[in-house]
Amino acid sequence: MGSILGNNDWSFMPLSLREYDVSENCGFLSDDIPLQKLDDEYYQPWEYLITEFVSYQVSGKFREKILELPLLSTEHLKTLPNYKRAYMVLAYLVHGYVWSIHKKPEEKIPKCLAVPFCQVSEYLGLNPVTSYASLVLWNWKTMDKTEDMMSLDNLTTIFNFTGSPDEVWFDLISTAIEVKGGKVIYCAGKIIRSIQSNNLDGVVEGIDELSKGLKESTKILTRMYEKCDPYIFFHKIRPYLAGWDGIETNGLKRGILYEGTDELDPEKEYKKFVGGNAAQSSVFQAVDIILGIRHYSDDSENEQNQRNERVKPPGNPYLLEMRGYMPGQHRRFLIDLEKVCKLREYVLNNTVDVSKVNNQKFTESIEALSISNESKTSKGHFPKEKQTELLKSYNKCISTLKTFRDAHLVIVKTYVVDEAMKLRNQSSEPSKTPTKSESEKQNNKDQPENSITGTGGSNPIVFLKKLRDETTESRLK
Ligand code: HEM
Repeated sequence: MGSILGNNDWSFMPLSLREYDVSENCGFLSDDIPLQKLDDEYYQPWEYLITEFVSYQVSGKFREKILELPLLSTEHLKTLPNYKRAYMVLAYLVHGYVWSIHKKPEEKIPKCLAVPFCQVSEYLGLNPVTSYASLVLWNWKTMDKTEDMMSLDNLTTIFNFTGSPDEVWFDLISTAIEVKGGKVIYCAGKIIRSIQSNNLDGVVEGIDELSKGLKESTKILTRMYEKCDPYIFFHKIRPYLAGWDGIETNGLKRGILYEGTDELDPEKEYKKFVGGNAAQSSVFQAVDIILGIRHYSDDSENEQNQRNERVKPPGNPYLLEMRGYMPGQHRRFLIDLEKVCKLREYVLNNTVDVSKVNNQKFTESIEALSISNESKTSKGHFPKEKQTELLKSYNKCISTLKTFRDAHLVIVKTYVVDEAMKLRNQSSEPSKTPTKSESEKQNNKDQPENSITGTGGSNPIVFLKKLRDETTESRLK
């Protein structure tokens, strides 16, 4: 894919953007269009089953077909795009096997899937479970050769679990938001370079561009309602996305056994992983890092202590855990970006005449104030109107991110909480036809609203409101 924004200098990072598999055009989607098929014919048995995924799910023969697969070696996957494709194919096959429709969940993944899946996942630095990478990052193709190839209306998915347009749309909304991740990367570079050369105008331009990108992302997010029905999401799509941690109610109390991958104590062979969800997107963790927004532990006692210490973003254990579900190169990018991006400190340092930086909530403000008092006398500082411009631009960007998080909260309420509540209310009514959701109904019956869990097993509303509020609190007065 040709460069849209140009190849800027990223020498302030230890690796090149290419080595992080990140680009200024498409962010964490990278510039490589995902493979439509594994290069080597040797993998035909996997490719065949994945194209017939929905048919075998509906016919009830999916597990039977999986058990007929030969155990294939991963040594014919010569390139990164082949590894990505293999991970995707295997992730869909594994989740189709575990969560086969109209069947009880299966807690043992057979050797023919488990062995190559664990090997491929390890190569990519991922856990052997469906993740945002298989659902979104590597699961897209473009349709027509138009000017705006990567626009939402010109994208489609490669795989989906249910064959429903709702699922395609559900995935594509994230893909289109990831495309905007290109702008996030571009702005990060521009902001860091401008800070290094003390170019305040450049910093402001970078922040304003970032705000624009976030605004566009929110617009895309709210298009979820257009073609993804909450009922279909909750009852048909979401069950396939589930992992095997924090969802004991679905019967996988011990997690999953990956047959043939561990010859040790049988009890220890069971592994727990959360399912695929957009909390595994690197884009929003990158935005938090760029803006220096800190998130904290869910434990309130701990939270108080943490606020008094200097906690690096994201700080929240769940968000940190989600990094383990990102491709290794992306995780490395975030870790390295944290070390070089000093925007918040720059804003604190350069707005001393126009902001109350002694905001007690952030120890770092006080530290920055003392640094800035020194720098005032030693280096001089920008005129008040420039300081105001910087402060406004920074706060506006944080507000734009808050607006994204607000819109996302409404989505989670509509697609998860409301649907779960409807299911709970129905469970008290007598049902005529026994369906797979009967067991779900039973489990949901006694749950209060605040006990509903997200894909990752956390309480989504409480968790997401906390992140949203921490975003709001990061504005500098
Ligand atoms: C029907 C659509 C969606 C639902 C039901 C949904 C649900 C959730 C839930 C329940 C969480 C909490 C973590 C967990 O329990 O897994 C979460 C987190 C998150 N989601 Fe979504 N989500 C949806 C769409 C999206 C999209 C399209 C994006 C953007 C690409 C997104 C970005 C995020 C992010 C970044 C987090 C981490 C929290 C944060 O940084 O604010 N979500 N989502």
